[in-house]
Amino acid sequence: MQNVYFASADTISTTMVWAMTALIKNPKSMKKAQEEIRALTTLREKQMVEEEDIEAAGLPYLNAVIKEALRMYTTVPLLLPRETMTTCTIDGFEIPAKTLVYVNVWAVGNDPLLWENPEDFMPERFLDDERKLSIDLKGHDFELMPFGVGRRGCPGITMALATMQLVLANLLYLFDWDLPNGMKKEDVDTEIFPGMTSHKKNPLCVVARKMY
Ligand code: HEM
Repeated sequence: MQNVYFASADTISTTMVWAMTALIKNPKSMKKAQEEIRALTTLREKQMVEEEDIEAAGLPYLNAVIKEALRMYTTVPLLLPRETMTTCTIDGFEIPAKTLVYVNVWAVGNDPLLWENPEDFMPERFLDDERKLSIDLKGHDFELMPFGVGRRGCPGITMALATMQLVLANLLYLFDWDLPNGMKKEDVDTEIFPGMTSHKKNPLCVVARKMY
């Protein structure tokens, strides 16, 4: 039970810190995500965004923000180790049977052969490109596997995505976000504290201004 708790709370909160970091560093994306949510007609008379609002609207831009944050910062950069059952050849490399294999999903998600300008935060890449539009994070598309693949893939994906949508939607709906003490967006670092989960090394300090 404790393992499931850590697998969920740590990964979800870390991904949300990366998403907010990316949005603070990319004010145009922040504005677009806020406009999408604030335009929801179902929110009139309401204090907060609820799951049913997200379900009705779909919020494609917010979903693209979450995908792009998971691609760029890849909360769990290495999948659980696998062991090869038989000898196999990948890209000309022979891998003997019973070898422990680690898949680096961060490297795949940031590979310039697969992604145009992978170092840029561009949620639009999931909306404008026909091929990338269909990427669903469930492990069917090998260029983006933040939740892993196959029978050992993350069992918490549905809860993770629903939680992140709801929390981020509320943060973006209810508040405008600034940097403190004249800090510039370029000064916000993206240093990683390495581990099974890639945490942001230095805390993200932002100033919230309540909108409603
Ligand atoms: C943004 C949030 C999350 C991310 C990025 C994430 C990512 C991952 C990844 C990459 C794996 C390894 C998959 C593989 O090797 O193929 C994994 C496994 C796992 N995740 Fe998640 N996860 C998240 C949220 C959650 C949540 C919310 C739960 C539970 C409620 C959860 C429970 C687990 C468990 C129990 C495993 C181990 C599965 C096994 O050993 O077969 N995760 N997760």
